[in-house]
Amino acid sequence: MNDIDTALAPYGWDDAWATAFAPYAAQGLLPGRVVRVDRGQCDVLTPGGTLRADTSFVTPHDPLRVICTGDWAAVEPAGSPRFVRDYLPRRTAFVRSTSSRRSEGQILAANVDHALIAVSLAAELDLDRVERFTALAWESGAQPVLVLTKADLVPHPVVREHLVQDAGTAAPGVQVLPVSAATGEGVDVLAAVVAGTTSVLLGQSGAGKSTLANALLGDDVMEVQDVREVDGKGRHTTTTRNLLVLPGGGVLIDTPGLRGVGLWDAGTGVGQVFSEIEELAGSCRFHDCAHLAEPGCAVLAAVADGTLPGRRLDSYRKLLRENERIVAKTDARARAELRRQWKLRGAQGRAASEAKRGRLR
Ligand SMILES: Nc1nc2c(ncn2[C@@H]2O[C@H](COP(=O)(O)OP(=O)(O)OP(=O)(O)O)[C@@H](O)[C@H]2O)c(=O)[nH]1
Ligand SMILES: [Zn+2]
Repeated sequence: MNDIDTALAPYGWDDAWATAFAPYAAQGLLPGRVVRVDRGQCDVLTPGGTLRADTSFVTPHDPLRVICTGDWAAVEPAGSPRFVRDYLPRRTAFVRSTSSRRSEGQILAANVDHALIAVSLAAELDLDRVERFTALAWESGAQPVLVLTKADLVPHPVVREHLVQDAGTAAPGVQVLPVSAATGEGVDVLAAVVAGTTSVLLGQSGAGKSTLANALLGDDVMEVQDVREVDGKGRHTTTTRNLLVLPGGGVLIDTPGLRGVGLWDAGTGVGQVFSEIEELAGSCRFHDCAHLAEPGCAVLAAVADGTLPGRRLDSYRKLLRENERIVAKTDARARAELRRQWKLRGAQGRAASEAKRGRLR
């Protein structure tokens, strides 16, 4: 490792990033991690400190390709303004639908390794919410981690183990960690998971995300310093919470808008959250089985014999439908396809769908 690699390692830089950056290094450009982007400029963490750079070259028309927090930028070594020339291909990306009528999606964070989904144990476990956030996390490419917060409120080990297992069934393949910021219990386990990586915090308001962030950051909170050069008249410093460096290495991205991220084209992610259903579907008689009322449907059979909770199938359908709606809002082709499918389903008739609904309740 050279000096640059060593200096950037705490921000998530690794050999693969260094290799990808080599052509830019050959041009004399500096690598740096984007802390935030605003008004045509961005703050970039470089080995020499935080720089302010112009984003004109990395603000294409496609909103999903605009540079964002978490990107690894190639920055000019000098200049006024200095420009970000490019950024490295993303490993993962969090995208959400915009609230505008022309919903196009908005890029929220790039190169996230872990999505920490905070779910409070202060209230009844909301499995629908667990599934929704887990789908989003998978879709981004990040590894979801389910953090059951406020574990001090469920001191009984048997009860707690029950809740951990329940949460686990809603998110197959996801680590479930009970954590209490109040007592510190489980914080070390979580800290070990996120060390050296890039994480985001997702979850409902009040789930305990800020408290968790503070627990991970410890006493020596290293807030990222934005250094602004104001017409050469000197500079003033402000702090931002967009990208926080963890004491043990690694960063926490906590941008406004990411926390309550909406479901956006989480098609693949939904499949992963409901992997047991997709697996069962492999045994349905028809390869395009919709698990509504088809003969030889392995999914409906599993619901009937109690191996698959009806709630899971309902939830699966709900998320798939919601996702279809979001996709259809933007993509005319998808919309045409949906119409075609609706026509096909029309042939099956409303009666069949009523029957299935009665059956699943
Ligand atoms: N008992 C207990 N309470 C906690 C714990 N962590 C957080 N809380 C409480 O839960 C409430 C919400 O915590 P926050 O960290 O503000 O939640 P948040 O998810 O950041 O909320 P938003 O900022 O609205 O998204 C606060 O009153 C905290 O004191 C914990 O480990 N145990
Ligand atoms: Zn089926």
